[in-house]
Amino acid sequence: MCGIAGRILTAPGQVGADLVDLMDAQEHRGADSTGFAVYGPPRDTGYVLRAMGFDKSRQDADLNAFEAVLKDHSSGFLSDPKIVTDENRHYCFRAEISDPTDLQAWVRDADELTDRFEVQSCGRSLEIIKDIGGAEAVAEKHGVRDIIGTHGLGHARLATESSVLPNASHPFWARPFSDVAIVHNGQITDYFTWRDKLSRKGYRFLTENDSELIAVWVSDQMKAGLTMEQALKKSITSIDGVFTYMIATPDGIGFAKDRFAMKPLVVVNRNGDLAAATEEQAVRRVMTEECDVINYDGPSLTGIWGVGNRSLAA
Ligand SMILES: NC(=O)CC[C@H](N)C(=O)O
Repeated sequence: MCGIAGRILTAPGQVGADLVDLMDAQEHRGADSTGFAVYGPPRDTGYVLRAMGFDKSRQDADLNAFEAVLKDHSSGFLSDPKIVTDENRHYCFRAEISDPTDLQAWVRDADELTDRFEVQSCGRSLEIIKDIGGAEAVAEKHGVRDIIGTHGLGHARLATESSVLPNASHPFWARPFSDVAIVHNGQITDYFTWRDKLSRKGYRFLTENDSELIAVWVSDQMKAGLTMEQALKKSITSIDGVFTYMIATPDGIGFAKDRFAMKPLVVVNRNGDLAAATEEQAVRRVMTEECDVINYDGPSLTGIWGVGNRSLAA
């Protein structure tokens, strides 16, 4: 199962609230965990971080260690990290940081603290929020309904690979590509082969979740010069398994469906005001007026949707 969703607004607005509605409607597809990737107004400098600490009894010491790594890279918190905790052992925080001298080098060093922390997103505009529980519970805990932005992704997880851990839920950041996120419904059967190949290229995987791989795989292809659409098409013949996935960048959202067409995707696109989901009833939660629904039910399909007048074609 798993339910996925994408939402694009024609102007900045309540994209967080719409993503919560899209995921609340699909909670029955996977109540293990819920996650959101939201693209807010882009910054010219500085990044917004979303991170998780695994042991709140060590919160102060671990945050100090984290800050020290920032300092090593000539960066620092621009304001106090906003920490969210509950009865669970982990805690989450959001922080704005000044530009590290070399983002990739900073991410690599921050990942060395991986037994204590995980950076879940680091972007000029992307924020990934994910946690154990259903859409409304996660949204309320992390204030997702209040997030303003242009577009984003949502995910309700029924784990097939890896444990039901808050950090192993979707969306996944395409570490270390700063503003790229993915949600996936399905299973990648040649996961270990690809993970090994990408690890040998220097990429780091922090979970055992097969979906983490797709984000990095597509980003690596784009780094090598492919357009997003070319990379999406290539993924269909390169990656084995069943999948419908959506990948987002600051410019928009793309999707790919595998050769077996096992995993659904329905979309309403009203001149760029777009909602996509695994189930039609979810799309209709946010598209309440009369509208045509496109059912992408065939095999080997891809598509790209830009935000506003931005293009994903180049
Ligand atoms: N049910 C699914 O689609 C699961 C997606 C992915 N394989 C995971 O375990 O998170």
